Amino acid sequence: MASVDVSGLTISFPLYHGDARSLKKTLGGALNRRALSGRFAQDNRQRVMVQALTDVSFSLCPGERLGLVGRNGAGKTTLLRALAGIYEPVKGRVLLRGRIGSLLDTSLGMNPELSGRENIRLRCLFSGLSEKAIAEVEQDVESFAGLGSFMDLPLKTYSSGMAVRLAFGLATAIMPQILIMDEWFMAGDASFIQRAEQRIAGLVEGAEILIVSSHMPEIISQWCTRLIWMEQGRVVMDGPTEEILHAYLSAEQ
Ligand SMILES: Nc1ncnc2c1ncn2[C@@H]1O[C@H](COP(=O)(O)OP(=O)(O)OP(=O)(O)O)[C@@H](O)[C@H]1O
Repeated sequence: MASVDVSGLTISFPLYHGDARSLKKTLGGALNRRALSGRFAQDNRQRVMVQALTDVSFSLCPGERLGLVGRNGAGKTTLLRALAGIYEPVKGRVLLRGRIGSLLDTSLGMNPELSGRENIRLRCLFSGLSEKAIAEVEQDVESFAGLGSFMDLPLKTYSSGMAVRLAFGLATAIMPQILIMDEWFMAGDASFIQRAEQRIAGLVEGAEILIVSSHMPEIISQWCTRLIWMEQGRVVMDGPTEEILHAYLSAEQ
């Protein structure tokens, strides 16, 4: 049974700069004192650090579909990346049980020198699938992505839309138990969105847990049963979709 358990998660990034003191001065000039003391700090190596997430905690059970909302820079992408295992916590703990599928970055886990077909095979082998299952996934992704002869050309020759179609098709072909997704995977031309939505609908029913970050209220309302509203790397509110969405949109006005 899949589960997600995040406890006291804190992540910060060093802001590399030739002269940390002048960067601090610049930041000090650009931001008010409260923002500076809240989000930026200097570590013991004199590096200026940006606190991307501070003390974030929540748990998810099977059937939960969590949406993350918040203004630009609130920490949504950092949280998704920490859940996908891309970022290590500075403090706290991230524990995921179940097969994870992440739609965060089209190039994640893909080799640009290999063709679409080879990338599919590689991912399937990595996931431990049998030859029969690999052939099924290959056929499924090929028909979903509709790349024609580009399936056999290196990924580096793909347009960004083609790369999204392949990454989306592949990530949704091997049914994950926990699906982690950035909203921009739902962007694209109208026919792609329609087909992507159908595929996600099947996946969301099959996947036990969905976590999606979005600025689009319609996606949030459609897909999520629960929302976390984040600001400045912290959880502001956590609860049922309609209640949190209403509070968030009212605060935005
Ligand atoms: N690799 C990085 N290096 C330095 N700072 C980073 C890095 N990634 C994120 N940050 C900082 O962490 C904070 C949170 O960023 P994050 O991208 O998680 O926000 P977000 O809510 O996803 O924003 P958006 O809605 O604009 O995508 C921001 O202040 C950002 O500048």
